[in-house]
Amino acid sequence: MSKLFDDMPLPGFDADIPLPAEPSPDDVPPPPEYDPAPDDLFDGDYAPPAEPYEGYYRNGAAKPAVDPAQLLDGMNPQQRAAVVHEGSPLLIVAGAGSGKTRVLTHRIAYLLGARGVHPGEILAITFTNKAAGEMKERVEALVGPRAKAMWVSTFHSSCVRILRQQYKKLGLSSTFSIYDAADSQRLMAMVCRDLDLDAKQYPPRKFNAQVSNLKNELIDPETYAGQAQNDTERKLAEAYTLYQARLRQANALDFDDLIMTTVNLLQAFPDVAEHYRRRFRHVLVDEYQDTNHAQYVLVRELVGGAAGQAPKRTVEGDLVNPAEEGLAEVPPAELCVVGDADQSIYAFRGATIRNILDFEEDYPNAKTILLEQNYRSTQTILAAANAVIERNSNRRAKNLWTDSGQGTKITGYVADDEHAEAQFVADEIDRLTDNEKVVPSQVAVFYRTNAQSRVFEEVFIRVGLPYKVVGGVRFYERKEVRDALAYLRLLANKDDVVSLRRILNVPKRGIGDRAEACVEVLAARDRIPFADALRRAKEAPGMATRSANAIAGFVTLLDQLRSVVDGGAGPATVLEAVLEQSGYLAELQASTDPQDETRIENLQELAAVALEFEQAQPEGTLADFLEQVALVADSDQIPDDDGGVVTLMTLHTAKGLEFPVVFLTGLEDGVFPHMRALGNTKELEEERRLAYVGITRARERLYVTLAKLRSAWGAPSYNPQSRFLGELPESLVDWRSKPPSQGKAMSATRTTMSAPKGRLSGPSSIVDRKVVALKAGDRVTHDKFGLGTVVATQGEGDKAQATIDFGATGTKQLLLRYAPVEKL
Ligand SMILES: Nc1ncnc2c1ncn2[C@@H]1O[C@H](COP(=O)(O)OP(=O)(O)OP(=O)(O)O)[C@@H](O)[C@H]1O
Ligand SMILES: [Mg+2]
Repeated sequence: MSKLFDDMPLPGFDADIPLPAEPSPDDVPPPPEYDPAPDDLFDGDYAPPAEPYEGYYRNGAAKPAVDPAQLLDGMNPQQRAAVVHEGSPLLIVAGAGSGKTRVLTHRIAYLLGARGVHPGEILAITFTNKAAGEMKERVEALVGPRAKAMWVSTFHSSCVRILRQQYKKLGLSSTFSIYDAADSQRLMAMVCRDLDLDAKQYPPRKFNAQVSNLKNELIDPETYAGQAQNDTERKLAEAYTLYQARLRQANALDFDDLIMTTVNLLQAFPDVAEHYRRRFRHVLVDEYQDTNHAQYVLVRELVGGAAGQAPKRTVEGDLVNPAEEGLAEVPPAELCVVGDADQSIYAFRGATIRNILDFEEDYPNAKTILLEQNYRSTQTILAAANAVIERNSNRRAKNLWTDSGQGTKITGYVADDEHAEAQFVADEIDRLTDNEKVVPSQVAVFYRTNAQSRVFEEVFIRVGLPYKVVGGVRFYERKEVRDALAYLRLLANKDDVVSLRRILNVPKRGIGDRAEACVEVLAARDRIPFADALRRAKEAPGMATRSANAIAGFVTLLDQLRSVVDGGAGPATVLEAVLEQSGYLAELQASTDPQDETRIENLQELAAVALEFEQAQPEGTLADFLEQVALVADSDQIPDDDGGVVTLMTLHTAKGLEFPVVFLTGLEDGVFPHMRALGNTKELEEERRLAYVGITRARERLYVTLAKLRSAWGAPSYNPQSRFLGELPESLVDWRSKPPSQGKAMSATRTTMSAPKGRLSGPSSIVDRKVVALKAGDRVTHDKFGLGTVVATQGEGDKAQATIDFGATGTKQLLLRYAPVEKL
C-alpha cells in the first residue's frame, strides 16, 4: 500500500480508534421465519417498544441472524468504527470516494442486523430519490426484505410523508398539491401582477428566488415584513405575504414550504415532535454538506435531545418549553451524518458548509471520524483532485490516499471549437469501446451548464453513439406534460387555481383573457374562489354569451372527468380520459407540425409512467401519483446499467456518482469556472469544489477538454483555458492537440426515452376500449367498489353513464368508458 501526502497532519483524528468487541455469531439467535414489519409503521400510529429490545422484536420473534462480521467484511478500521459507533452523534467527514455512502448503508444494515433496531425506527436522508432507492436495495441485499419498512428518502419526500400524516394540524386538506419551480413562478407572476408591481423593477423570477432563500432560512412573511428596510424589501415582503396566502388558498405547498412547514409543525406541536422522536431512533444523513438552514433545523427537531429541547417560539408566537410539557424524557435519537465540505456545491440554494463545520459545536458530545482511503479512483486522478482543491482557503487538509495504483495519465485535448470538442469525445468513446472493452454505460460526459449538451447530442446522433441526457429540458418541464399534469392536479385538488388557470383555455375552447378577467372580477366582488366564480360565469359583469357558453362546457368537462376519478379509475385511466375528453390529443393529432408528433410521444411516455405506477401501486391514488411525479429529481433519470448509453450531465447532477471513464468538458474561463464567478473569490471557490466533484467521479480514466472558439452562446468568443487546468500538475496530463483519426461511426443507434407500447396508439383514441353495455337491473363487479346493481343508465357510446348501487359503498354515477366494471 502506498500513501499520497503521507506526511500531512490530520487534525482531530486519532488513528487508533479502538474497535468494540465484535459480537460472535454464537450470540445471535437462530434464524426465525421472517415476520413482515407491521404496516402501522407507515401510518403514523407507530407505538415504540416500552423497553429497548435486545435481539427480539416486541412480537416475540427473534431477529433474523445476520452475521455482523460479514457486514464489516473488507472495511477499514475507520469505516468499521463508523458502522458500529453507538450512543453519541456521529460525524463522518471525508473526501470523495472514501466510502461515506457505503458506510452509511452498512451502518443501517448493522443497526438492523446486529443491534436489534427495528426498521421502522430508521430515517435515512439521501440527496436524490435514486440514491434513496439504491441505498434501500443495498440494505435489503444485506439484511433481507424487512428493510422495506425503513424511511430512506430525500428531505423533500420525508417531509411530504410527515405532512400527509399530519395535514390536519396545519389546516391543510389531505390532497394538498406540491408546486414545483415552474408553478411557483407562475403564481409569483400572478401575485406581482395583482400587486401592480412593475415587472422590470421587480422581476417576479427574482422575487421567487428571494422567497426561496427566505424559506430556506425559515423566515416567514410576517417576520420578513417586520425587518424590511427599504422600498424593494417592503415590496418583496408584500409579494411574499400574498404569495403565501395564495398557496394556502390553493391548498398547495411549494418545494421550500415542504421543509419549512414540517419544521413549523414540529416546533408548534411538541406532541407531534415527540411522536416522531419516539419513532425515529436513528437519523442518518448523506451529503450533509449540502443541507441548508431549514434542513439543518429539521434534523435537529427530529433528533431532539439537548438541542431539540431548548424552549422555543411556535409559529403562533407562543413560547413552549418541552421540558415543562413533560416531553423531555425522550432521549435524543442517534444521529449520523456524512459529508465532505470540499463537495459543497449548493451554496446558491442556501446550503451552508457551516452545518458541517459547526457540527461539533452544535452537538458537543459528537464523535468525529475521518476516512482517508479512497476506493474509487487511481492515484493520478486523486492527485489531480487534491491539487485543485488545495487552492481553496479555509479548508481542513485531508490525507486521502488510494492503493489502486498510478493508473493512466489524464488526457487533455484542445479543440478548435465546441463541435470539434464533441467530435473528439465521440471518437475517443468509439476507440475505448472498440479497443479497451469499455461499454458506453461506463462513460460520462460532464459540462457546467445544461445548454452545453446540445452540441454533444448533435454529434452523438450523427455518429450513432447511444446517449442519454440527464437534466436539461426535463421531461416533466415540457409543455404538453405540464398541461396534462395540470388537469390531473386540478382533478386531485379542486382548489388548485394555478393548474385550473393553466388549462382553462388549453386546448383552445374559446375562453379568452377577457372572459377570464370577467370571472376574476366576479370572484373578487363576491369574495369567492375563482373555481366557484367559474360556475357562475353567466353572472359575471361584462361576460359575453359565447364565452359564458364556452365556460359552461368546460365546467361540464371537469365534472365528467371528476366522475371518472370518483368512479375508481387509476391515474393512467384518468390521464386517458383527460387527453381524450378535453380534445387535447385530437388537436395534436390533427396538426401537421412535427413538433406535435414529439408531443404525442411525450404524452405516451407520461401514460407509460402512470401505467407503471398503477401496476406498482394498485391502491395508489391520483394524489399519490402526482406526488411521485413532483418529487422526481434530475438524477432520477439516469438509466440503469443496461450496457448501453453514455450519460451526459451537468457537474451538479454528478454528485455522489462514479464512472470508470469521465470527460470533463468546456474547461474555459467563463464557461467553467462560470462567467458569474470570475472575480468573485467565494464563487470561484464554489466552482473549484465543483471541479473537485467532477474529477473525483472518475474511477480509471479522466479526460479534460476545451474549445478555443465557442459560439454556442450567441456571439463567438475566444476564452482562455480554465484556471483549473493550470492547477493540475503537468506531470499528470498527457496533452493531445490533434484529434485522432476520424473513427468510424458506431453501429448502435441513439436510444431515446423508451416509448411505451400499446398506449395512446390509435389514431383518435389512446386505447381501444370496449364500453360495457348495461341496463337497469344488471349485476356488475367493480375493481374497487365490489358488487353492485345498475339502477339507471344515461347516454350512449363513449358518453354512456350508469348509476350503480354498490351497497355499503353507496351509489355511484360512472362514465362507463373509463370505469373498471364488468357485467356479471
Ligand atoms: N472498504 C471498501 N472496500 C472496497 N470498496 C469500497 C470500500 N469502501 C468503499 N468502497 C467503494 O468505493 C467507492 C466509493 O464509495 P462511496 O460512494 O461510498 O464513497 P463516498 O465517500 O460516498 O463518495 P462521494 O464523496 O463521492 O459521495 C464505491 O464504489 C464503494 O463501493
Ligand atoms: Mg457518497
